[in-house]
Amino acid sequence: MTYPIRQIDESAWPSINRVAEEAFSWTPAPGQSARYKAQTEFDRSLAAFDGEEMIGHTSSFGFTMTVPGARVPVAGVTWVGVLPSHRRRGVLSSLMRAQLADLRDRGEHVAALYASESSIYGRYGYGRASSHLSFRIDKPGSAFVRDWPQDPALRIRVVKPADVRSDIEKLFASVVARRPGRYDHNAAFWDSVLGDEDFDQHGAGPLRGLLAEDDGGVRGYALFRVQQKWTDGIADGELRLRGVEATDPAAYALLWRSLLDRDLVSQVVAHGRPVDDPIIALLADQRRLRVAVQDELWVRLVDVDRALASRAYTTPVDLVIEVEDDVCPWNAGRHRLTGGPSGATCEPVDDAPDVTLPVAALGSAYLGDGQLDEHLAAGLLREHSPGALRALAVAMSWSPKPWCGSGF
Ligand SMILES: CC(=O)SCCNC(=O)CCNC(=O)[C@H](O)C(C)(C)COP(=O)(O)OP(=O)(O)OC[C@H]1O[C@@H](n2cnc3c(N)ncnc32)[C@H](O)[C@@H]1OP(=O)(O)O
Repeated sequence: MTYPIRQIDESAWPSINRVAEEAFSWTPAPGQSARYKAQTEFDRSLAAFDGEEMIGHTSSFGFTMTVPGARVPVAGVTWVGVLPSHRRRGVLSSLMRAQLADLRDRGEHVAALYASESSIYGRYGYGRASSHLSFRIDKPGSAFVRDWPQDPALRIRVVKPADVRSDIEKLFASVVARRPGRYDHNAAFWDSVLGDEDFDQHGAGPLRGLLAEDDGGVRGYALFRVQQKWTDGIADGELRLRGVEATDPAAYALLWRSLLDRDLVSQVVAHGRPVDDPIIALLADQRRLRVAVQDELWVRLVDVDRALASRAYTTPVDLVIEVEDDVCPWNAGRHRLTGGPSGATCEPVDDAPDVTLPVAALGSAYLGDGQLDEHLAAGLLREHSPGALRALAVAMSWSPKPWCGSGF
C-alpha cells in the first residue's frame, strides 16, 4: 500500500505535533510546541497521509553551513517521524525519496541531519560525517598542563544569558566559519536556547552564563546549568555544560577553568563536544576525562557535482569517481573531480573510473572527517587505479575536524 505525500502548511501543525508526540513518545513542555511551530519552515515540510490522517512527516531548515574552505546552503533535515500504527510499511522511505527530489528541484545540493538511531539513514545515501564526544570531568585532579595559555587582561563576568544575547550572538557569528559542520543560528534558535522556557525539564536549574572579556570586548562565553547535590553532607553538585565558545585559546581555557573551579560542584558533564576539543589537551591528567564517542552529523550529497565543487580540498586531486546511487539516480555515473586548496570543479564524464563509491561514502567524507580512510581499511570501497582512494581520502580530509555542536 502506498500513502500519498503532500507539501503542507501551517494549518497542519496539530497533525505534525501529533505525529511527533506519538513517534518520539514526546510530551512537549509548556510553550515548547509553539516555539517549534515558530521555527518550522512549512514550505519545506512534507507529510504522508492515510486518507485524511497524517501518518508521517519530515521537514528541513534552510541553513548556511561551513564546509571545508567555504560556506554553503544545506538542508538541515528534521522532525522525521511515522505514526506507530504505520511503521515498517515504507512510509519513511517514500518521505525520504520525496524530500531528496524536492531538495534537488530547489537547487539545494547537500542535506544533513542528526539521526535518532544510527542505523536508519545509510540506506538513503546519508553517511556519518562527524562524531562528537560526551564526557565527564571530575573536579579533583582537573588541573591544567603547566603552560596553559593565560592572558592577564582577561576577566570573567557572571551573567544571565538572556541579558547578554547580543554578545553571545556576535561571538558565535565570529567563530561559525572556523570549523566544517557549524551553521548560522537565527533568532528563533537563540529564542529557544536563551529563552530557557523549559528549564524545569532539565532538573538542574536555570541556564547560567559566563563571559570572558577584556577592555576590547567579549572573547568567549559559557552556558550551563548546575544540579545541586550533597552526598553524606559533602557538596557533590554537577555542572552540565550547554555550550562554550571563544575567539582564542586563552579565553577558552579561562572559561573552562572557571567551570571546573565552580564551588560546590564535583564534576562537569558535557555532551556533543568536538572530538578534538581543546579541553583534552589542556587537562594535565587526561584520564580524568571519562569519554564516549558517537555519530553526530549525517550528510547526503543531493547533487554530487555541485556539492563536490562547492568545497576545497587539502591536497590537489584529479580523479574520476564512479558514484553508486539508487535513491537519487541523477547522481549515478562517473564524475571527474579536479581541485585543491583554492576550490574545485566536478563534472560528469565517460572516462574510466579511478574509484567506485556508494554516495554515502562521499557524504561521510564531505565535511573532512577522514571517513574514507576508515571505509578503505574496512575493505568497503573499490579502487581501479592503485593509490586513488588514499589520494581522495587525504584530499577530502580537513583540519579542524568537522563538528556541528547544535542539534536540530
Ligand atoms: C532527522 C530526524 O528527525 S531523526 C528521527 C527519526 N524518527 C524517530 O526516531 C521517531 C521514531 N521512529 C519512527 O518514527 C519510525 O520508526 C522511523 C521514521 C524511524 C521509520 O519509519 P518507517 O516508516 O517505519 O520506515 P520504513 O518502513 O520506510 O523503513 C524503511 C527501512 O528502514 C528500516 N528501519 C526503519 N526504522 C528503523 C530503525 N529505527 N532502525 C533500523 N532500521 C529501521 C526498515 O526496516 C526498512 O528496512 P528495509 O529497507 O531493509 O526494508
